[in-house]
Amino acid sequence: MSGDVNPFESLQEQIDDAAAYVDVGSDALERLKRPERVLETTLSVEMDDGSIEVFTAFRSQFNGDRGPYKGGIRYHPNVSRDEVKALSGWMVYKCATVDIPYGGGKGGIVIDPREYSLSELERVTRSYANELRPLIGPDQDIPAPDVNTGQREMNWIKDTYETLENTTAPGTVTGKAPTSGGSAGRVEATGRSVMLTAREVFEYLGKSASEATVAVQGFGNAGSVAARLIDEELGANVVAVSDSSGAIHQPDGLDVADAKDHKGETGRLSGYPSASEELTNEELLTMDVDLLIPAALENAIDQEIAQRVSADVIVEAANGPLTPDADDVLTDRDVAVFPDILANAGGVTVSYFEWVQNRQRFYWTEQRVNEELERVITEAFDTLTDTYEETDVPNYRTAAYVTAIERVADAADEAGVFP
Ligand SMILES: NC(=O)C1=CN([C@@H]2O[C@H](COP(=O)(O)OP(=O)(O)OC[C@H]3O[C@@H](n4cnc5c(N)ncnc54)[C@H](OP(=O)(O)O)[C@@H]3O)[C@@H](O)[C@H]2O)C=CC1
Ligand SMILES: O=C(O)CCC(=O)C(=O)O
Repeated sequence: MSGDVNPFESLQEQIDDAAAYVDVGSDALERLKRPERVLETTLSVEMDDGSIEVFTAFRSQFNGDRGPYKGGIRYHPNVSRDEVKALSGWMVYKCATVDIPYGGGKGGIVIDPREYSLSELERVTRSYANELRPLIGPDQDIPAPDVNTGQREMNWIKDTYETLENTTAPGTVTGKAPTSGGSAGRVEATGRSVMLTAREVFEYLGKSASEATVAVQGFGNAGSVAARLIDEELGANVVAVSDSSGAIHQPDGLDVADAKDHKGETGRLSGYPSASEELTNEELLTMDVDLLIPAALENAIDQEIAQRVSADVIVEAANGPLTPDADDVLTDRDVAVFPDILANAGGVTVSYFEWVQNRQRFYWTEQRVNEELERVITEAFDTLTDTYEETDVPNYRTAAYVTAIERVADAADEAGVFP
């Protein structure tokens, strides 16, 4: 894994790669490569022992030409200004790829949540929500979960916002618990769109999903659900999964639900008794499987690892898991990479459904959510493969960016942003 590749530069390179195929002037394009604004703030929070600890936190609002800024909030020690800028940009092009009416944003706090108590995390989150309050709202900027955040943190943000504003505004944040205005199906949505993308990819490439072997790096919200649904709904053989403790391998196929129970009980995949062996994350990424799903963090596959990837197909569940150099290597090696801005877009798509339900105060069944999600992802997949076939682009990522950039540029143009 390459920690020294700047994800914001990776995003800009991805946009530049597509620019040659898009009818947008270079000055207009330059605007689409930078965030509109970035909040950097210091949270001073009381710890359980009465001491005060300070945390750096960010929110980047990248582009609002297609609608309110939208995107998750990450709690991780490696959160940085450039990471948040990159993640907010990927949100812009993701929302455009699946054609939902949002711009892109992303936030984060530099924190390892495992080192803090529940009450400390609540105070950190409420302090962050206090700083976000002037920026967010159902028509301004709508946060959601990302790495190490979930329903609990979203409920705290909603409550803080509503208390300060003296209102009820559940559409200020998505990914809430259903009892606090969350949508059925949101927890599973990211993994579900990864599964749907994998299903479409197998069909498109004329491969059999039920005979495929699969390895998944990262076993959180995105990875564990993707692994389970690919096992249960596509009948594929998930032979390896990993988390930060390492990878577990079972050539006959893992019982994904059982592995998840083990992680729930022990906090780690390592030590899972039904695995035939334990591997490193790097060994998982270079395993000879039909489908590889990176579902952890950005830069997981760099140029050097890309040369040793043995999978035929990669479906990106994580945001930015390949460095641009790795992308080039995999394109040259004919490994079919289906990009994050399509494959993991289920999360933000069901967040959009949650926001619609919050605004209407009328809630959908899980079946309706899943059916609408399937429609959105399959239509976006078809648009992506049509663009790939009709243009001279080198890979599926560039095809996705061509359509997404055109959509964002059209909205900006129609609004008169470009003179
Ligand atoms: N949540 C969502 O709705 C969406 C998430 N994403 C993206 O999906 C990715 C994962 O997010 P999400 O699942 O929500 O996050 P979670 O916090 O739920 O899970 C992250 C997982 O990645 C693992 N991990 C972290 N570092 C490493 C490493 N170096 N090697 C192997 N595994 C590692 C973690 O291990 P451990 O359990 O040991 O900590 C954990 O299993 C991110 O890129 C995120 O931006 C994209 C769209 C929506
Ligand atoms: O659900 C959302 O609004 C955003 C999820 C997210 O952060 C992402 O897609 O990377």
